[in-house]
Amino acid sequence: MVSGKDTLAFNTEPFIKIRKDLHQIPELGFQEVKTQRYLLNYIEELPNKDWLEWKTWRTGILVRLGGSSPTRTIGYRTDIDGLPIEEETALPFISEHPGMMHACGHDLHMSIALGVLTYFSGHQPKDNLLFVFQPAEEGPGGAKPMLESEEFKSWKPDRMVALHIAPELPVGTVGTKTGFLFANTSELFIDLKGKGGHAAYPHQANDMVIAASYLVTQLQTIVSRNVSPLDSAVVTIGKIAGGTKQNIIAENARIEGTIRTLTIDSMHLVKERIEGMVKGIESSFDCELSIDYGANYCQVFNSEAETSAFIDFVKELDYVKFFESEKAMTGEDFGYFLEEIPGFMFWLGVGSEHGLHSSKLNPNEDAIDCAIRLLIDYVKGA
Ligand SMILES: CC(=O)N[C@@H](CCC[C@H](N)C(=O)O)C(=O)O
Repeated sequence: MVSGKDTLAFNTEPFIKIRKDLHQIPELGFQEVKTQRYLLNYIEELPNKDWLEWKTWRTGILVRLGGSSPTRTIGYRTDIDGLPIEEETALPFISEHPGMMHACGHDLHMSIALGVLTYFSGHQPKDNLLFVFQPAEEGPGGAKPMLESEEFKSWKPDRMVALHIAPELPVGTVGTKTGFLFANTSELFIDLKGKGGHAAYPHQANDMVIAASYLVTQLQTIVSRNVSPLDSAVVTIGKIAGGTKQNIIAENARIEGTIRTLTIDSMHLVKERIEGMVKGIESSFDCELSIDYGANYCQVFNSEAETSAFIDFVKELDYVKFFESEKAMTGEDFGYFLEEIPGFMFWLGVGSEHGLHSSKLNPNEDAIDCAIRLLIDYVKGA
């Protein structure tokens, strides 16, 4: 058994305060200017600059720690963006940015990364470490362009690790699995254009509120009637907007959603069916529709050897309990890192009554200490 509490006299308290600070300044993808500045201010103050170097990439940051006798580079990725959600917690450190919130735990992900980085900036690791502060995970997707950048390629690691908070798991627990962890995803935006008019003259207009309503209903049949019952997919419409006033027939409407599938073939099937339905709505309502698939993420597929070794390692710890995870229809552009580099993502229990993307998400900050110790011990033993 390995006891992080016994073996590590490392104070993780400062990272609670850092999490609170970061929680107050959520920013959307590729707009993480204050967040990047906050992180850089911290990184610039770290000791031992002789084995520490960093560079920025757009609104992200790459920090490299040179090892004492390196044979490889271990990469650890945190996402840094927030969501367009009006926070509804009553926390004293509530978001200062109206309409934006760290409702997916990226504030915790960042503070954990800084904790591990701080430890190893004072205790030179054997292998090189790369800390990846990646923008725009929630969209439009920062992982793919970052992977393709010269900044990343010149420091490309041999292994990649990331975590994601899990509100439904208690603090002190960690879950993952080998192979498929998260789904293939595609955003979905459909714009409808018809003919507006006076509410009292419907025969002279093409009402896009009605057309959008039919389309939303039809889309629900894709999973129930087109995807094999032995496969799985999700088509969620999270937003619908249309019209201007209660007594004006709507000329425009917009539907926004997301598609999740277990395979790329099912993603193609779902998109084909959406395109068929869109054509049907155009002819039955005499209007014009356009589809934009926005950001598409590949599945998160944990490599066998690295994930199994991590699971064995976690099972030996006396301060963390391991859970075998189920597949999830969550999306994560970390999947792009794992397409090129072996590694894994794992869930970190944060015991919140409210889930991911909820305006009331309130993770238990004790999970920060647990994750920092776990990752330090993992790197030391890897
Ligand atoms: C962990 C998590 O919640 N990730 C997001 C990723 C969003 C991808 C993209 N914007 C989409 O909606 O398809 C998720 O919603 O699963």
